Amino acid sequence: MVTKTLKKKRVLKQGMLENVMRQFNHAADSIDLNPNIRKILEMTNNELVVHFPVRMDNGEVEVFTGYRVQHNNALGPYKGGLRYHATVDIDAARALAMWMTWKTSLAGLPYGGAKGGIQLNPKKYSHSELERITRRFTYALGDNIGPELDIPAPDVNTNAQTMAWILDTYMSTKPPAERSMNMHVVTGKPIGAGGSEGRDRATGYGVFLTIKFWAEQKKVDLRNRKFIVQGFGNVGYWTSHFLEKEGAILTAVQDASGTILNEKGISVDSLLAYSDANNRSIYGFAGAKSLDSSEFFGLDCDIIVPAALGNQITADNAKKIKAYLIAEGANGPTDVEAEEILLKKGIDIIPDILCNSGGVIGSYFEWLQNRNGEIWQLDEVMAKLEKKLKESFFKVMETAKIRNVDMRSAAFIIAIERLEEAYVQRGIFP
Ligand SMILES: NC(=O)C1=CN([C@@H]2O[C@H](COP(=O)(O)OP(=O)(O)OC[C@H]3O[C@@H](n4cnc5c(N)ncnc54)[C@H](O)[C@@H]3O)[C@@H](O)[C@H]2O)C=CC1
Ligand SMILES: O=C(O)CCC(=O)C(=O)O
Repeated sequence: MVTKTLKKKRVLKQGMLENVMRQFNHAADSIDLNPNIRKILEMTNNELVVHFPVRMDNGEVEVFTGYRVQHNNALGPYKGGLRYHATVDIDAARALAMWMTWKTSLAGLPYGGAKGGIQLNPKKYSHSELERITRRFTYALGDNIGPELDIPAPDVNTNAQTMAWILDTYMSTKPPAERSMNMHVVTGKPIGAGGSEGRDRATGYGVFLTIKFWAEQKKVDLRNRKFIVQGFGNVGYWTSHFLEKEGAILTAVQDASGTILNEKGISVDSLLAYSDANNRSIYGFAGAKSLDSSEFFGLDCDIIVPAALGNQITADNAKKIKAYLIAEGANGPTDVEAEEILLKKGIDIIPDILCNSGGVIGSYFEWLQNRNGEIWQLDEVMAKLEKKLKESFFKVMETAKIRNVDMRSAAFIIAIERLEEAYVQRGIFP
């Protein structure tokens, strides 16, 4: 009963759009952003809502609602993931699309921002139902996506398989001679279907790298530091993998199925094997004890990696946090009130648009390879990713120092100023 109430409360608290707008307005005020450009950036360019029918395994038809919001393309084609989750709605897609615009701009990529998905609980559907849902969604999106227009990628509850279905369906709508030119309509594909080495781990590796750069700056040795992770999917797993390799100790994990703790350490690969064998759930893992979910963020640890949904760190639990670093693997995990509390407590936050930008940087590399007919080796991809992320990280640190602001404000300022410059140089709003 208690767990049910907590879960319901969490879903109701999702207000990511308000969060991202407040973050944007705060940064825009601080740089006195050109009011015309501000008007453009606070709106989304295009919003598509589609309702489409799919036949279920039992013969009945279900109608699904899908979204694709294209926030801004001043710097290049729209780019961003597709999420399959019960909390996906137009406001969530708007918020996540905006974060993508800031993220790609900060990373110096030739992209804009978009996001979308389908409102559903994927655990309720079979593999073949999910394939049919994805294919029908792709038809419904039609030419609103495209390799030079809007390029989706994986997000919560979507993966390389989902991207392969989208690619295959999208290609089937094109004349045979054009099909191979459309390989880069999605990124995060399986390697055999045009994906890139390293895209699977790119986001988690990026999260790890930003923690490592931060630790080097602060002269913190990551060995034997305790970290806890919310979400043990693509981002949570790979971040844990690289932190463990560096000598840090994973002591607690929370996912949609429950919360587990072992102060002596949880083996990342044993937990992955358990989760893979249990429908992607960590609940019941023998190497740790089960804990009430409300205790998670207050656990004794050095680093917290939220790598699940938005608005998870709120004014309620921020006060209890003992860690000195929060590395935002997820998009929008910390709300504005919580951030104020954390900063006052002297806790550093590596903001999402920097911390998890390794994913879209990896996607950019995949897109480039497809576009140019190239195939890069894993070490080449990882080295390029590190170089790009290092540039962003130190630019954020430098801006934070010069302007005497926190890392999120600095990251937003860099991202918004790049967009402002593009509009001004094009002569639209001098
Ligand atoms: N996959 C990618 O390349 C990127 C993902 N992100 C962000 O990282 C976050 C995680 O994404 P993925 O790892 O790709 O998704 P995923 O679907 O692979 O994993 C999601 C994880 O979150 C857990 N989760 C769901 N609801 C939860 C709840 N209420 N409490 C605790 N845990 C919960 C799930 O059980 C699962 O372990 C999202 O915010 C996503 O937008 C950001 C950049 C890129
Ligand atoms: O890889 C991409 O294109 C975008 C990934 C994504 O959705 C994100 O960074 O939030």
